[in-house]
Amino acid sequence: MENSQPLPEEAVLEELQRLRSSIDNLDAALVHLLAERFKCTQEVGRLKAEHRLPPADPEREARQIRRLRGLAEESKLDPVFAERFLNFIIAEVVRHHELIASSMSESRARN
Ligand SMILES: C=C(O[C@@H]1C=C(C(=O)O)C=C[C@H]1O)C(=O)O
Repeated sequence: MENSQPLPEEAVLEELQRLRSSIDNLDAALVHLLAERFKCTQEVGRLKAEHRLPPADPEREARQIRRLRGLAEESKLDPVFAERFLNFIIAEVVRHHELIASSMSESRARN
């Protein structure tokens, strides 16, 4: 900021430490949230494979992306970033679902 006095170095470091400690907590929460999401999507993958449903559901993906873009806008988060982030996660989920489906069809073929 142009008109503000420079902070003494110790205070700057304390402020940096305070902010980084919150970032650490938020990053931990993100990892825990992602782990829970992947637990659910693995179950969805098994359910789909058991019932021979396709690994990806593009309509559901489009609805989720629309919904997340809206939530991002309300929260002042860049909706383009939110969409890219969700697409990145969904691609990994679909890859897992394809692996589950192929291992289930191999085990069906063996039995
Ligand atoms: C989890 C699902 O499987 C896939 C992954 C999705 C996701 O990660 O949100 C959404 C749709 C599907 O392509 C699902 O069908 O609900």
